[in-house]
Amino acid sequence: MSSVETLFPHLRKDPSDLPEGEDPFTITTRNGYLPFNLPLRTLPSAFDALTDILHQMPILKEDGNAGLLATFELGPLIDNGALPDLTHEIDNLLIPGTNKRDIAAVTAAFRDYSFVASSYLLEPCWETYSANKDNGYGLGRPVLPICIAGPLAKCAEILDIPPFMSYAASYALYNYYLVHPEQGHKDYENLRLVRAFEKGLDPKSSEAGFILTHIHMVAETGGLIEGAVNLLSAIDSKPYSIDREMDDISAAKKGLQLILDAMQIIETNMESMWKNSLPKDYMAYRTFIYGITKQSMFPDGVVYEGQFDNKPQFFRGESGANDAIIPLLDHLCEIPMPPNPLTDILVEFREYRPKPHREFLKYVRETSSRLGVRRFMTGSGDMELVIQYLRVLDHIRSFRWRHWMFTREYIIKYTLHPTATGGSPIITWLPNQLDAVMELMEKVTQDSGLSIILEAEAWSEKLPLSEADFIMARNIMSNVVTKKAQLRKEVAKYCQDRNLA
Ligand code: HEM
Repeated sequence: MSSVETLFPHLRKDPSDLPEGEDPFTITTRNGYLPFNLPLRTLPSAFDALTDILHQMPILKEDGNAGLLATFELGPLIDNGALPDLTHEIDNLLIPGTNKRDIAAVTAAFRDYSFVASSYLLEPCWETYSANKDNGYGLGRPVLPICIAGPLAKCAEILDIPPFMSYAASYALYNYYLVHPEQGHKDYENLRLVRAFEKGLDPKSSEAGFILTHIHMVAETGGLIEGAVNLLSAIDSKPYSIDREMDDISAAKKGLQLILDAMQIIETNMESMWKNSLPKDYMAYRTFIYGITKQSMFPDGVVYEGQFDNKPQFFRGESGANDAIIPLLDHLCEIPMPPNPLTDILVEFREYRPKPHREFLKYVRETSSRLGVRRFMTGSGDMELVIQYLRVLDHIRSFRWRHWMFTREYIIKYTLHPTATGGSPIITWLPNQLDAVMELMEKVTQDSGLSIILEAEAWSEKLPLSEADFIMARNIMSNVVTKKAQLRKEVAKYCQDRNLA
């Protein structure tokens, strides 16, 4: 066991150290939040009936022909018994030659069943929407048959996640393969989808681009996680991988630099969303990733036949909000979110992450709070450290700002539907968090004494920071003032246009 594992028991450095059958989302500093081994593409032959339906299902199949969802035939096929109930087969997903559960295989089964589940439940909405985009989505199917509900609920119980299509275990992070595995994830062109609803099996399609861009970003999270761990251990005066001779502040700066380097690449990859996935195409495949909670398509929830005492269930839909990049930085930087119902949704999203991600984020949240990361940064009197912290906050801001641009250009321009796929209110939820980051940035400059320094007319040698840092900090903070005003104006306008309080 390396020292990183001693300090952070939820984290491994090297995937090859992990025993077979572990949760694929066990975090390593090599693969970050991606599964530590490549996702399993196909289930054993006992699941052939399911695999066959998955191949037949997409609106555009891999062979270029129209699939079941194109002609709204999936529901009738399932209702006529094309898919046997294979719940008992989930228990047979074992590591060969042992009695140990193969959690990678269970995750692949979860992914596959969740694709069929969302297709089945939302197929009528796709039919309504494609007949006339102004009609909205109409109603989804209110009952999930036992042949889907049984195995899906069973896999979810084993994985300890909600039994509905999720960001990590279904739609994005467990839904790809590499054309040339030895070349890794760096090259976007090497990524392909395993499952898709619309045209995603064509790697040039917008659906593929939407999902693969997430994967391309998450592939860079190893350094981010390592930086976060370094930073916490530096503040705890327990550096493990950095020079022991170093004082806490220098060690903290090294940790922050790792975070900044990783975020630079992550944000560059994020920016390529605009070309990988066109705004005009988003509304189509998006139809299939809605959830049940707060959605007009499921006013009375969904009954999972034979499960949960046949009582209606409500689950949130697939959303990048269940990604762990930004929550890690939120926790590490101790960003105070306003106590309101919008922040309650942010907290609720936590349940939808894989168990290892949840445990790691909880650890970071509690450790950052115990150590007082924010106090350490602002109270150090070291302006270089303050500016590095500010730069990390500025990455959170720009990530969320670009996100607000995505939401504006891919969603708000095309629909009046009031809730996002995860069930949050489309106009107000993202701005709630974006505003909180910008508020904190202003407070940090005040509490650290940086704001007084930045009031100087120009940089001089008497100031306790370099000229480059002075200019950078000024630019960052003047941008915050501009963006804060722009955000408030835009949100107010959208609220007025849509009669929202
Ligand atoms: C076209 C691109 C995208 C659009 C239209 C979009 C849309 C949205 C929307 C509407 C939400 C609100 C939550 C909900 O679903 O209820 C959200 C949240 C979120 N998404 Fe995306 N997203 C996009 C790309 C991405 C990418 C590439 C990532 C990278 C991992 C990502 C990560 C997140 C995160 C972290 C949140 C929570 C934000 C916060 O805490 O303030 N999204 N997204």
